[in-house]
Amino acid sequence: MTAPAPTAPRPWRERVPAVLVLEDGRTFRGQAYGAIGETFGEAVFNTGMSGYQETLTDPSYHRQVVVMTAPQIGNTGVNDEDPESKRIWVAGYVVRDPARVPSNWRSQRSLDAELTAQGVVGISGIDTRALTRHLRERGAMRVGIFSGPALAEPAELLSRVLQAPEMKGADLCAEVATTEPYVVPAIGEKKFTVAAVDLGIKAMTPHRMAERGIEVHVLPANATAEDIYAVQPDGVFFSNGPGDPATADHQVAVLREVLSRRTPFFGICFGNQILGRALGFGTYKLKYGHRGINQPVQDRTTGKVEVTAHNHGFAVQAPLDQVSDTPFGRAEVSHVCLNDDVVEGLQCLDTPAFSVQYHPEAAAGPHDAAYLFDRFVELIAAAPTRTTAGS
Ligand SMILES: NC(=O)CC[C@H](N)C(=O)O
Repeated sequence: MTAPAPTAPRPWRERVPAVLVLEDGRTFRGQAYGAIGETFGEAVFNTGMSGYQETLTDPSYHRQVVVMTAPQIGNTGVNDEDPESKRIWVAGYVVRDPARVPSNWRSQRSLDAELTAQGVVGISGIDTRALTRHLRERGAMRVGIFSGPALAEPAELLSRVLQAPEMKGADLCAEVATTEPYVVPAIGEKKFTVAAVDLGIKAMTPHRMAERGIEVHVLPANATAEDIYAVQPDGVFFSNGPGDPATADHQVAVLREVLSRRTPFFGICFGNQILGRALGFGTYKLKYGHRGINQPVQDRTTGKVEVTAHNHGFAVQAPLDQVSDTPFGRAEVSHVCLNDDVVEGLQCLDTPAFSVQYHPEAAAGPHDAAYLFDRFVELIAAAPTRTTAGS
């Protein structure tokens, strides 16, 4: 047997100058990474040291330019198994030191080639630590990346960044969600049916439910209560998603109907913010958000601390140390971020509903919070409204 020929290293791409311009005028110069051209979005940083494929394909990053704090990105290349949706959603990508030659047994192509093929404009070779510190001090803000023919005088580039839309007030779910319902079958014996409203759902979320015997009916973001009850669900789920939860009036109204019918409910991230609003709490924009896979959260119902995956720029405003009276009975903050006391979960005490602001589906990220899917199953199993027969 002859050994396979070693793959020739890809020659490093030609250096094309690129510039990143923040809305407050701070500018970073580097090289084009991925597609050449221009892009605009909200500059946010992600502290995950792994999982860049999952980050890029998370629909919640729609219209955001993601700065990776880990200095080396792309080392393990790109495969067709890890994406969380059908495409890359980030509006732009900012890295310090991209891999020249990816190396991993699962790698099918380079990240640079994938970004280029999907038309995602990025920039490399900039001081991502300085940029992150700037965003941490000044807050998330609008940004533009320009390369090739898009390069122009700094004042001209800045004025174009200032014309880009802000994230506050952005209504984006319908731009990323499925337009047609589809079903993710239960793995093994089917025990329950769940209607999952897709506000920007990640593929791992219905998978985590399917693993527990749930048949998941994924519905478009504009699904009505009638659409939800047409699938005769034992439980209802609202997913993660991009944009400002203050714009999600339709989903809040639908969820109020679900809560009043006492159907078991679980929400993740955007879904947590919608539960918050349905209960009468407000939402607000965080200064720079939580994005990464090592955020410490305490489950106040057990006292346990879990290390968790986050991607949120908004949060629910609810009192931490008292039970609140809501139109759906009493509710309390069940989870809190230990870095900054931000509300990370809500638990209704008189209605079968709960939610978390972070990502128990853990794609990417630690699996500490997987128990939340088990809690959902327990809530469904205990509900008198259950429609699916079985165990
Ligand atoms: N991942 C999410 O669902 C994010 C929710 C919302 N868009 C936020 O930024 O807070």
